[in-house]
Amino acid sequence: MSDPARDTIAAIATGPAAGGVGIVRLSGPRARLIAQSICHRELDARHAHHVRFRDVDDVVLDDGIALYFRAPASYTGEDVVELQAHGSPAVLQALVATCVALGARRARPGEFSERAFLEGRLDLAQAEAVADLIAAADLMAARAARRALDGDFSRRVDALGDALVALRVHVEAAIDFADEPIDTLGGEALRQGMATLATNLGELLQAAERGRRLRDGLHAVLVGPPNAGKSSLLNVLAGSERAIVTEIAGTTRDLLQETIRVDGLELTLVDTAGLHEGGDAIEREGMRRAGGELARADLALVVLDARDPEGGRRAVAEAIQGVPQVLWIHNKCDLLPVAPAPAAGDATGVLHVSARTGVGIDGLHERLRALAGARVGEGDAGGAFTARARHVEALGQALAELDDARRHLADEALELSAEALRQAHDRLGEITGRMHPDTLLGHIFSSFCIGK
Ligand SMILES: Nc1nc2c(c(=O)[nH]1)N(C=O)[C@@H](CNc1ccc(C(=O)N[C@@H](CCC(=O)O)C(=O)O)cc1)CN2
Ligand SMILES: Nc1nc2c(ncn2[C@@H]2O[C@H](COP(=O)(O)OP(=O)(O)OP(=O)(O)O)[C@@H](O)[C@H]2O)c(=O)[nH]1
Ligand SMILES: [Mg+2]
Repeated sequence: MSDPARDTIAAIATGPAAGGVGIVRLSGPRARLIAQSICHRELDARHAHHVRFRDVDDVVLDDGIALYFRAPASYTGEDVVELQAHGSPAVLQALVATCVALGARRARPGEFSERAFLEGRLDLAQAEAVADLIAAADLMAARAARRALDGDFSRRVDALGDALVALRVHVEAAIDFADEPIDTLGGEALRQGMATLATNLGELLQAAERGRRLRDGLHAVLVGPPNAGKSSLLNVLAGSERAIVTEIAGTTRDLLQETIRVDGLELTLVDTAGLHEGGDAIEREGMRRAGGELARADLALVVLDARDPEGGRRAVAEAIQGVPQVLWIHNKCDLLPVAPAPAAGDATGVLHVSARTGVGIDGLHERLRALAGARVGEGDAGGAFTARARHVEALGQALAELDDARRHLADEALELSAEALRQAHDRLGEITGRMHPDTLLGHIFSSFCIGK
């Protein structure tokens, strides 16, 4: 499968900062020869050789470990050599320059994984999962990317593809006997098969949608009436004076985003303009943006003034409809004549806090920690995998095509039904790359980091 005319690529595979060890990786038909001239010895497959790395003038750049992976038993499926040197950026760059002087080409971002895909070592969704694993913001996202990399997502897509093939074969066969009524040609079984497939496709679409949210980390939006202390809470949670806070209602107009970590889990917090009736043009635009942000939120943190929670509650009720999770927070509890039990969260699930004194903030952290963990079914119960907007879109289109196919079948328009099934199949194929326009590939791999 490997193309002997393909060029050999080289790149630093480890991070850009100095580190204990750094790796330069070569992949392609000339990888071994190039590495052997750097190491001044033959490299045996699956052996760790301790050698000196030399540049083209025989000057010693470093000593390190050389590893040769003989095709196809390597990450890319091609001949691969790793030169594991000390993690000095200067040394690693000189090593890559030496590889280039000896006939290698600098790899583009994602090109190693692209080759792994082209060699059939990974499908497209798995290759994307490699990038998602590397970019994972927290351990939850990393676990889910790991599942996608292991093929949990791809296998489900393939299973639906197989079911589609069976349906296509059935419809195509029925077309050849178009004189007969569909019911003598197993029409009922076809209807049933398409209905089952639609259910399964819908379930996978939902799982992929969860996977897409997961990849981006938990997205939480601070909402509430003006002056309740949303920006103050953002500052407390972020641990810095990110947002402007004043006693004037309507201080915040634009969206303000801050990424925080709670016990290693990443959380995006968005501060928004206070919601209320009326307001000037700027405030109204701010409220409109708040609404847009809520539409894609995983979690609404509703901030109310503890002295008058009811008024604020009404103002936000409509805006938070459709947000999957809501956390109610009564702020400024330091101004209440009788302090509520701190931190615990009362029976209705309301948290009493004070952004000013810090009362209840530990409890808020705890709740955020629990919610961030729950999004992926902490403890692995969920079996969640990461997915991308591209996958969600393709599954949605496949489902729409399948709906068309079912309608055409009901009308006994078999040719049209067959065509819709074919379209649905193509959409599924795009996910794993079994059917791919080349432009799609370029787009996907160029978003990787170099050396991957
Ligand atoms: N040093 C090093 N560590 C690494 C990688 C790497 O490329 N190099 N990886 C890069 O992503 C990840 C591990 N992924 C890998 C996947 C496959 C093969 C591989 O060579 N597979 C062959 C050979 C197996 C064998 O000989 O036992 C195969 O499966 O046929 C290597 C690494 C993480 N750690
Ligand atoms: N006493 C007390 N005052 C607070 C507390 N939190 C915020 N404040 C004060 O309340 C006022 C409004 O706070 P902000 O954080 O700007 O409120 P906001 O909800 O962002 O307001 P808008 O951006 O106008 O919607 C400021 O004067 C804060 O200092 C608190 O817990 N206790
Ligand atoms: Mg504000």
